[in-house]
Amino acid sequence: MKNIRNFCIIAHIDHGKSTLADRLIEFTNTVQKRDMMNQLLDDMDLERERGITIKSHAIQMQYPKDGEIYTFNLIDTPGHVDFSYEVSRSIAACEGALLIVDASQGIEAQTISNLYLAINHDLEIIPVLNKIDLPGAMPDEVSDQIIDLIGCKKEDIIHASGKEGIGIQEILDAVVARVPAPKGEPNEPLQALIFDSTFNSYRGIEVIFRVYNGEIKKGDRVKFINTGKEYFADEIGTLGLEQEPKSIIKTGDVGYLISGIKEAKEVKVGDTITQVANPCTTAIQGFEEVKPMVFAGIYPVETSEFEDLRDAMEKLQLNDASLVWEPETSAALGFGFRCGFLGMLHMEIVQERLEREFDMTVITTVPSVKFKVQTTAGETQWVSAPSELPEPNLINVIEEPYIKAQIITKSEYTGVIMSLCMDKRGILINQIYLTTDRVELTFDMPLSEVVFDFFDRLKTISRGYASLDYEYKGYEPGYMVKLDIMLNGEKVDALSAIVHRDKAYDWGKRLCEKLRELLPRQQFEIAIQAAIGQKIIARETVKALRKDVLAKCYGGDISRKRKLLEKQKKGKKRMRQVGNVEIPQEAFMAVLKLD
Ligand SMILES: Nc1nc2c(ncn2[C@@H]2O[C@H](COP(=O)(O)OP(=O)(O)OP(=O)(O)O)[C@@H](O)[C@H]2O)c(=O)[nH]1
Repeated sequence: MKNIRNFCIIAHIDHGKSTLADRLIEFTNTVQKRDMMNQLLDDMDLERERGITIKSHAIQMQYPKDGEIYTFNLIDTPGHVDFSYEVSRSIAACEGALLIVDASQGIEAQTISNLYLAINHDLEIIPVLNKIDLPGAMPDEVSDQIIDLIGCKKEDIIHASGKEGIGIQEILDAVVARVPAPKGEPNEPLQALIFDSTFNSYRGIEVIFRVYNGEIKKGDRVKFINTGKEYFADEIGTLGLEQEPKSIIKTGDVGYLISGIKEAKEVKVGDTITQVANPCTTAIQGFEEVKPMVFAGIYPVETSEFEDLRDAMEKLQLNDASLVWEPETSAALGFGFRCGFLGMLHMEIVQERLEREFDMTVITTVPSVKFKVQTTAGETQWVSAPSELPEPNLINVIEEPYIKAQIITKSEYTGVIMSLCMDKRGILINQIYLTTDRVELTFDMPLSEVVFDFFDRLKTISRGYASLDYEYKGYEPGYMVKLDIMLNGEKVDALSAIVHRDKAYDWGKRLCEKLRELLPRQQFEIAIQAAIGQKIIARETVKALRKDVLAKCYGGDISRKRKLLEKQKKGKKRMRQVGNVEIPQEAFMAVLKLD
């Protein structure tokens, strides 16, 4: 145990975690040079393409130092705020953390939020100033920021470049010297923390864990304390680049478990594994059920593909336990699913995976948060789709989820960011200058406002110099109303949204304008109306097409006619017929792009 080092890498998105992890793996010869490819730990195509780590992964390395062989378990963590619960569990499996800060960017919101998580778990922090090869690197300035933040000495900060391979040995030596060996009692009953799980279509779910006390042996009958489920440890092992089966995983070490678990739902990150024969008395602290925060409907473009979509969703859920869904029907879109996501990025990822991995063409409806509605009958209802909202006369109070948002930016953007946040009904709680030109702003904000085009606008107005992190705060009353959209007098439920009363008029007007741009002209005039209850608050018209497309063909040339029809058919993809009006996918997401 004294030669084990469990550590993770925490950093703001894009500060170079994955690249640096690659270098550590390469340096310790964990992978043969020829097998080395960039961003080794990001093994999903989508991860590689988007350049972001979606799921945490762990890898074991051996590092010889002063005549001893050290076992390093490196736990890679996702950088995006949607996945922060996973970061917190990964951190709980470690004794140390490399804090990576991009020398050209400085400290960002997630550097700080992840750092606080690490400090709360008493992790030894090794600060690393990364990307020092960049011409725009500001080593002195950023070092000062790090010193201010964690109170380390200047010489404790390692200068590195994942790209150029600078500082790699220094980092590995620092892990040996500064990260404490794990503690734990080998003779106590098994107590292991699940901090990740992955899905393998042949072998089922693989659980990744860290042993706190006791040991786990192949063939053991084990129990997951929070779910209460029992399994046989059919296979256990350590994680090199490939799995390496072992007969025993001892105290302090990290490993994987395969036991015929079929669905991701059965495995909860944060759960504790123990032995059935000799169970531990308590579960490891900090377990939480992850709750979806953003909800939207997902519908097949072709109504006949509903069952295929269900298949695809089921498969997707096998390896994404945080995705929840249930069947839903919409008057406009027919049969589909109401899905819950951790956040907007998670929603985008799910949509993209459905399209790429399962070849589905889907329509996603306006996202919504979950409202808590107190009815006049004294009941509490949870509402995550506008169609579920009771009639206004039956509502006593609507409460909406709030977040505490932390934004770090250059001081010159303070003004524009404040007005954006206030426009989003944010309340400024705190403003701290981290250095003379970097400021941290804290707001209380309704989550529903963050769902609608907040990130994009924040990025644009700050020219990319603002980073955001948030945590969930609780529910507060809000004057919400249901805004309906009608096309030629027919309500399109998939376009409805629950919005704040003060914003409903402006929202309705802009949405009608946007829809006028997005709806293709058809043979007849289309009236677009926004309404709150019976009251129409905005109206736009899409004029009728003057000519039939085929009129261009003068009746003669059949092949040309066919071509035109073909072209028209292609254009129809991702269109849904509602009543007699065709609606393109963009229209369902128009609310997200109301500038
Ligand atoms: N110049 C320079 N570029 C680097 C260095 N390290 C990483 N990069 C680049 O920075 C970008 C982000 O690097 P990643 O390693 O994907 O960052 P990450 O922190 O893992 O990102 P997430 O997994 O999305 O959180 C990539 O374009 C890298 O090529 C470095 O040391 N120097």
